[in-house]
Amino acid sequence: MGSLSLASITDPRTISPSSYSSPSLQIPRHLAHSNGFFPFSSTGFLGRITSTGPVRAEMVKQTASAIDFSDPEWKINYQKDFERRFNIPRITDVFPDARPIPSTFCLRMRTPVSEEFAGGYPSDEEWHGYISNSDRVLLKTINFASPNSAGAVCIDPACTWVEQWVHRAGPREKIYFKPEEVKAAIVTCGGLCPGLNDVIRQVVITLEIYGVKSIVGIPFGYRGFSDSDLSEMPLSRKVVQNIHLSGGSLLGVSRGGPSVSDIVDRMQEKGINMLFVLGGNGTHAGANAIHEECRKRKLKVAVVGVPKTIDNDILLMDKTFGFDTAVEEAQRAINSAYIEAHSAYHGVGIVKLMGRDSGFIAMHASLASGQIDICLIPEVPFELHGPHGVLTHLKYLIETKGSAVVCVAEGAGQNLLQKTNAKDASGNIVLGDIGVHIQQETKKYFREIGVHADVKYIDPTYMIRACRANASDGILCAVLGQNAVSFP
Ligand SMILES: Nc1ncnc2c1ncn2[C@@H]1O[C@H](COP(=O)(O)OP(=O)(O)OP(=O)(O)O)[C@@H](O)[C@H]1O
Ligand SMILES: O=P(O)(O)OC[C@H]1O[C@](O)(CO)[C@@H](O)[C@@H]1O
Ligand SMILES: [Mg+2]
Repeated sequence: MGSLSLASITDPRTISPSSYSSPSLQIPRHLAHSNGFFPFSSTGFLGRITSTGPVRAEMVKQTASAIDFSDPEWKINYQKDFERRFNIPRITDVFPDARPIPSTFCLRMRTPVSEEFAGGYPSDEEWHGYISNSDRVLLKTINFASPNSAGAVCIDPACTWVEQWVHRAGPREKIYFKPEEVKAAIVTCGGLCPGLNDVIRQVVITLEIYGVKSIVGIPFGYRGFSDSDLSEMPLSRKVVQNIHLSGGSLLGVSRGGPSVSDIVDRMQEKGINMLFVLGGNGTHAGANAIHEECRKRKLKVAVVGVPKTIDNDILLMDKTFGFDTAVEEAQRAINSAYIEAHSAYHGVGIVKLMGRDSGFIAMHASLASGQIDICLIPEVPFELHGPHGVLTHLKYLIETKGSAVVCVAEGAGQNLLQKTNAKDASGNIVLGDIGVHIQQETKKYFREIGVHADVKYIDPTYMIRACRANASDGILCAVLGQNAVSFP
């Protein structure tokens, strides 16, 4: 609720990759952190976050095609446009008369502000721990000398160096919400992801450091706003102290749920003026709509999003929380498939991993394990049959190595499966089961060519996300949770 709280209303916090269709998409995924801060921590609304390699490249191409490179000003215009897209809305945009107060957040002061702020708000002018609204983080760090340089994604044909900056997360010196007037709510939506509890915990702890006393959890996602048999859960440091030691979400999650207008009605009834949403693209589309509705109703409400996707497919971000843990867990399944395959005569191990539109989990787990012969991801089309098909290559591996292990992302090869048009409660398309399909086709293929093959299929789908965050994700979650409260 730092200064940013102001963002509240428009939720500022950050950048909204969603609305993004600019070349920023070309940014390689390795630059987000700077000075220990994760620039997109409390990112606003990631409405449409899927960003697989080919999608990103295509968007860059589209954007580039709209630029007139013969205009000597193109680079300046491009940078201005980038700055505009990443502009952080301020509470003063909606409430021009809102007056800030000195921040009640100071890491030097470990005890919460006392006496109900009777003596006024503490101002610690000697503490240089605040972030300036003008601080920026450089997104792109590689200067590709030519479009032919490996991995180069360029804006113009000459691959000109264009700096791209985003706002820096962290506590501001001035805030726009008096802690004693805040009722903060936290909600977790969509699928599970390791680290949800870590983020909840850090949001609660940071709110308390600011002096906020009224904090609640909304049970089972947005559904918790509408179901009369679900009541809000009071949260405090005491309640959340050890929740990061378990996987899942203390609050529960769900897909589907009430309309945005119903959610805002409930928020008004409950007096919630700060909402922290932890979720993926759907959740953030919802958060954006909630924010717009609050704005329309002229409610001084801060809506803050913390992006969550185990698939790690958010534009511009190096890594989303839970991804590291998922990759680590996925390796266990791969190792089992490897052992099974290598202990069998002509063994073939197949492992299916999460990854709706992107193959980051499959690819990273395959690389880390060193035990995968074939990795299939949504970004790269493939054939099962034919001379260049996966099955022909499997036969070659069986003949030359005696066994083989395949890792496939759930979203890969969907063109090979019959479409069902089925959707989940949130409207997401239910994917066909590519893992089972490959298993069946592999058995059939080897039977038909008269070669013995012992096929073992492992689907650890929920095992890689229903677990506690590892140390690296734990730290990332702590930074995200703190910045969600403290960002502008
Ligand atoms: N366009 C939208 N407008 C408002 N609410 C939405 C929208 N899309 C999804 N939601 C709501 O957001 C919540 C979560 O959406 P969804 O189930 O798609 O998960 P997600 O946030 O994308 O997470 P995951 O990464 O697990 O898919 C649901 O309650 C859903 O009703
Ligand atoms: O079965 P559920 O709970 O809907 O979640 C599965 C989906 O969630 C995701 O992890 C997206 O967050 C996808 O990879 C997967 O399709
Ligand atoms: Mg989603």
